Amino acid sequence: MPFKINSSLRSLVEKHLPADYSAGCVFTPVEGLSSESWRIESPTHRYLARLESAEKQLLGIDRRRENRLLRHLSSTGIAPQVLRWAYPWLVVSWVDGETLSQALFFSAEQQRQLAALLARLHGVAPQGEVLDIRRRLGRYWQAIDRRRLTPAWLRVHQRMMKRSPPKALKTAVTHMDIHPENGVVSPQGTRLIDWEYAVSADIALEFAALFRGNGYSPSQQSQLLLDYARCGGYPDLVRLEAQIRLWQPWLDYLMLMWFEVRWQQTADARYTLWAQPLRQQLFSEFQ
Ligand SMILES: Nc1ncnc2c1ncn2[C@@H]1O[C@H](COP(=O)(O)OP(=O)(O)O)[C@@H](O)[C@H]1O
Ligand SMILES: Cc1ncc(C[n+]2csc(CCOP(=O)(O)O)c2C)c(N)n1
Repeated sequence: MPFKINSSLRSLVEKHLPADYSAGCVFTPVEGLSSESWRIESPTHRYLARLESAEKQLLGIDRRRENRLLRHLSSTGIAPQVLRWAYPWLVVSWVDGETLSQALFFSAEQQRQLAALLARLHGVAPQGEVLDIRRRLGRYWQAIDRRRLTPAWLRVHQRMMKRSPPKALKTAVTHMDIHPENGVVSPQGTRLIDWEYAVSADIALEFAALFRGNGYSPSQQSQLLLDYARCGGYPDLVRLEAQIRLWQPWLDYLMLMWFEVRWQQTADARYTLWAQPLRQQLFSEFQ
């Protein structure tokens, strides 16, 4: 059965990528049922078209921001190139290669490459608005299912919203969603894809997310930070590690809220399962 291609995507390619269009393009959805991302293949090129949707906006995703950040990074070679941003579609280059497996991601070689990549990324000056984590949490709060709220949760939320987030150690462009499937081994080295949560933010928040999201052991954390500093990343590891710890509750709460919003959007029980340990931990810290 042929897939139903959004007609706005077809006309975008016809208008803005006419050579590819007339050579004949194949459109394939890359992301299951919702078909929010499409691979476009012409005889000579491959692209990925990413849709801006209300659901994505609620999560803090903004294709206009993604477009600006990717263009800002275009000379670094660590991210896909933007071909076209025409609301609601962002068309980027397809990165050829295999995505990383969990085992490969944690290999010494890939961790060294990731350290070097992060040192390069965090050397890029911030672009656009700096992440306002309380504003993002406030938006997630508006989107969660009211019936799931408890007095303990309300207490945690109010205290978090009254606190000031850590003062940034160093603000730079951050990816904010690094995990094995977002790393592609290309002939030119490992690259990161899926920049939809990328934002100018404190570099320590990036590490808090990377370590927590991927279950880094303390020694894996130290090794990555050591390599990062050696490659020209932030040199004061004592300060950096302390700053990562300061971000921990914010990151945990952000993850909890994101899981809740995703659960609300999808009714997929895995999200509540993943949220449970975070909830327990945060709620006991705020007793
Ligand atoms: N620029 C890219 N180059 C190559 N593959 C990509 C690129 N972007 C995404 N992919 C692949 O397409 C899949 C879907 O991507 P994406 O639209 O970001 O969905 P999701 O956010 O659900 O992972 C990814 O898992 C990845 O394997
Ligand atoms: C600044 C910022 N705002 C929102 C998000 C979205 N987000 C929060 S948790 C999560 C999944 C992590 O789970 P796991 O790593 O366990 O898959 C995602 C995608 C983000 N990454 N950064």
